[in-house]
Amino acid sequence: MISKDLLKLPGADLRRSITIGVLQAVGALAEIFMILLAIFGLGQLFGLAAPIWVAVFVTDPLTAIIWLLALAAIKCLCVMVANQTALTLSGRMSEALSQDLYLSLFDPTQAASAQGDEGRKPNQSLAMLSTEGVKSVCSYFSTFLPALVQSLLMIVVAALVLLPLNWAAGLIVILGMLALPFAANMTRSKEVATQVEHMKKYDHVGVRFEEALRGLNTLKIFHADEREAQQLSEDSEGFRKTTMALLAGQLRSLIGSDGVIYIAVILATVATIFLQRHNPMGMMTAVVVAVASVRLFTPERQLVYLTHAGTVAIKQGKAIAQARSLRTTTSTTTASNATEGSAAPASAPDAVPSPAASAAPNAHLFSGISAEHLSFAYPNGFQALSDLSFNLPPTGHFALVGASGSGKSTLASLLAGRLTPYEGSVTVDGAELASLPPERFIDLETVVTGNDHLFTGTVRTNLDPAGLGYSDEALTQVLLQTDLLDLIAGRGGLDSPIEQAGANLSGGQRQRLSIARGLLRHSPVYIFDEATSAVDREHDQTLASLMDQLGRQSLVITITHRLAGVRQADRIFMLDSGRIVESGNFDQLASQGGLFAQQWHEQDRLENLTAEGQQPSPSCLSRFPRRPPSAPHPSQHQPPSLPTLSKLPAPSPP
Ligand SMILES: Nc1ncnc2c1ncn2[C@@H]1O[C@H](COP(=O)(O)OP(=O)(O)OP(=O)(O)O)[C@@H](O)[C@H]1O
Repeated sequence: MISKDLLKLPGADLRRSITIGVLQAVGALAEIFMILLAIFGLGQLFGLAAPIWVAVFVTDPLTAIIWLLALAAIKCLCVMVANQTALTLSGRMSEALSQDLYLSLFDPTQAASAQGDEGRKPNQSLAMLSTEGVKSVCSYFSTFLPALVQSLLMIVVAALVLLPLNWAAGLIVILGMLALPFAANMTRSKEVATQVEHMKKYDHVGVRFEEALRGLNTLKIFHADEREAQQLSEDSEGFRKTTMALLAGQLRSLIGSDGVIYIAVILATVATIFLQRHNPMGMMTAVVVAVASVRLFTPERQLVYLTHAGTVAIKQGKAIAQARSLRTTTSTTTASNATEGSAAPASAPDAVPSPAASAAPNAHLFSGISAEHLSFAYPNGFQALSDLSFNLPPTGHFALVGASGSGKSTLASLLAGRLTPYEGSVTVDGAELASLPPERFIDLETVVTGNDHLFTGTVRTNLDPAGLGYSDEALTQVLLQTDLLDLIAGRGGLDSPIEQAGANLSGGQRQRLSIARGLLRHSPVYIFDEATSAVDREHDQTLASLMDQLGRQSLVITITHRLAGVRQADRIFMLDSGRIVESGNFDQLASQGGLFAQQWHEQDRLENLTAEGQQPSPSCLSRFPRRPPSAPHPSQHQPPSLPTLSKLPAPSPP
């Protein structure tokens, strides 16, 4: 029941768990003394004798009341300190574990590894662990282990309290306490198997439900929703059955342990009555034995109840430990590959930034990003990037543009350390990208995408999800920069609610809030991957100049389809089929007559049409028609005229 793997997890603090258990045991001891004093004190009122070591505390009613109050105060104090310690322990552990799992989620090698249990994608397994898993591991340390410690200490308490009252009763209760785990665990192996089955089904149903919900539109379009609903209801029925089996198992354990408790309490009471039948204190002692024994068994009974949760916690804790070790191994391997292998040359251990730099990334120290003959192919062999060379200085606004599928997001993901292995070399702040640990990317880069998650909570909790405690002034500043201040002020300010996934905001407002959140990080690099795709034109302009401004102190890389948004960018890279085909500032590219110029003129024309109230749909304005892969590069021949809306063929009927 004590797992070494769990003890090594970040935030795990066995000492605190033991402290909680000890405090609870001291509280229980105080409570049992209260029972003793109350019963014998009451007996004395009716002229019944009390043992000499109890009688001194209940010489008169006032003394008895004072002692009872003192014991109640000790009990309350113990409970309060134990609760506070448990809260601190689970808070710290939850933060440390979540952060650690976040690094695993971020780890490209792990995300690309084989499928998890039950066909789950590795990231889905990690996401489950970071919610359910973290919760249950935290309660293992803050509830289960303390209950275990308290149960063990209660044997000592039983010896201290009951043996002096009646040796036989004390012995029976202690034997009962030792026998209880065996009675509760009689069907243990079967129940562990049920537990494991239950967890698998739980994960499976959860993931399937989530997938179905995300893909509901697609399921409907393909008339697959009914079949999926059928499958979900079958899976849910299976889950319900294992849940019932699990509850039945828990009930069996509790019945087994209750049986032992009843037998022990009855035997102890009867033994006291029998052995002290000639003693004037006999009856009162028997009452005390009965009541105190029930209290002595309480922690152990609670432990039986918690055993199931403890089993789950151990399994999930082991999975978390495994995810961590996988990350440690892969990042070490990647780093050594990058140092030794040809795929990622140029990296030497001393090229990795110093810990001081990691702890306090500073735009002035940051030396930029550069790539030499960088190529990347996805695991299925698709060559998404080919032979890219560029040099991005520590500050400036750079834009990646190009048709859909040209490789912009792939390049952004690669620069954010999410895609490996690559060929050629790419250095971030002087160190080969493949050798950088995930933590370093988090320090250096802020990646904001168009569909970043917003949490159920408030504006403040969304801007500061890690609870770093930014000042109201800092939060207000970023809301102002993203043109959200009036809106948020009108809704009640920083503590106004944000519904699930930002449902009470428009798409553009959600994106602006995500950008505001990113701005708070003050990182040396910002990557905005279609971060403003749903933002209206008016705000798009504000954000474009915000990014230009941000580029004066950081390295800003924006990926966008809307070329008007990068007019002031220091350099624009035009990608086509994974290659940089044009680069320069806006005016240079627009006057070059190449692919960029073509797309700019087309967009400009469509935007003007819309501005004049003519037909083309707004969605069309932000998307380029994609050049067929077989078509030659536009720089090699006269630019073909791109199809306008009126020239596009009408969609054929299904
Ligand atoms: N996981 C993957 N496995 C295989 N191929 C992929 C994968 N992800 C993307 N691709 C392919 O890589 C190419 C580049 O994709 P990428 O997402 O980088 O394009 P993009 O320029 O960002 O497109 P968009 O503007 O539509 O977002 C595309 O042809 C895409 O189909």
